[in-house]
Amino acid sequence: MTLAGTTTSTAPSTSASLATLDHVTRRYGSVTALDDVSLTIEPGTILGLLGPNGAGKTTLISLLQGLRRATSGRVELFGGNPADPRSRQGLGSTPQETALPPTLRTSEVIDFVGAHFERRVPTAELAEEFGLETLLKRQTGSLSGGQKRRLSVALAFVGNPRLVLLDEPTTGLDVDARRTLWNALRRQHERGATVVVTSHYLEEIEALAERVVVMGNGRVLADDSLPAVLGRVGQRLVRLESPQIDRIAELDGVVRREAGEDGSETLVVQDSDDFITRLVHAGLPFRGLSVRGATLEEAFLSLTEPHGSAAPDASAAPDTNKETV
Ligand SMILES: Nc1ncnc2c1ncn2[C@@H]1O[C@H](COP(=O)(O)OP(=O)(O)OP(=O)(O)O)[C@@H](O)[C@H]1O
Repeated sequence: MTLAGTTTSTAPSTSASLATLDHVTRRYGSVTALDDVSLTIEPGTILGLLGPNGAGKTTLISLLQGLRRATSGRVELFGGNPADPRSRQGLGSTPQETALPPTLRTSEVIDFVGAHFERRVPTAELAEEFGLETLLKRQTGSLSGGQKRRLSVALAFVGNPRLVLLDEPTTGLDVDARRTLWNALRRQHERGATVVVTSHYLEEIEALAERVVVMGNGRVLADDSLPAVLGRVGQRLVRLESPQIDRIAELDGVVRREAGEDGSETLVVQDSDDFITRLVHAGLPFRGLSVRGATLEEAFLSLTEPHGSAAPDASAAPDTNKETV
């Protein structure tokens, strides 16, 4: 079966990369959604686009889809302009769930979308790949949210695309449904598919991506291999109070120090277990110690600010993901 990885299109291709953003800025009125973003998408990889709400991920995807234009800079898809339908022949992306015609059967929707492509994947093969076999005769209006999502993602692959863009493909899915979809995407990748997948969740990107682009405030904060990115976001925030905070902040493993408004201090450390062991062995007094993971935004914003000016204020930190020691 060759769901992906083959060239279907008549799209012009002048470069080895499948898509490029070159110093792209996109504004919506006074909001800068993308700020001088440069990115190249090479064939055969799963690229995870990770970032918090409002980071600019959807805007970036919509530029590649030709749905929006850059305010400045250049966007290229298969060597052409994404706004040109010929360039988009080799592109697969998921429709909005609400775009699934509720009275059509699953098989009819797959046939309808597939009919737009020169070398489409047979319906039965696509259904098998994405676990849709038992749903083929059901009207899409009767499918559960997770089943619709699986169908939407499957539709992105129906045309044997050279590049697939998936914007938050598993949001709202339960754990099982999420893993089923991840497995299907991994199989696609093994067959050579190139996929760009956006997510809020590091876990999802960790499960799928080889290359990770972290976005924040419209900028690319990191663009690296998965292990390199995981190393950078693995920071922990240790919050405590101590009359000897200066000495504690000098212990090995402290990346940064931030004063909270309530008199506590937050120390950003790479490995909280090691740090706390050192703290205890040093015999320095402390109280009110708590540890939480840095959010991705905190970890990356702080890393891009050499003096820690973008450091998180621990007193305003959410209680989620918090361990009190
Ligand atoms: N049509 C629009 N009009 C005005 N502002 C917009 C529009 N679309 C996006 N924005 C703004 O651009 C910024 C980037 O939005 P975008 O949807 O690209 O981010 P995102 O990373 O996909 O966020 P999310 O994870 O919440 O989907 C946000 O500040 C958003 O409010």
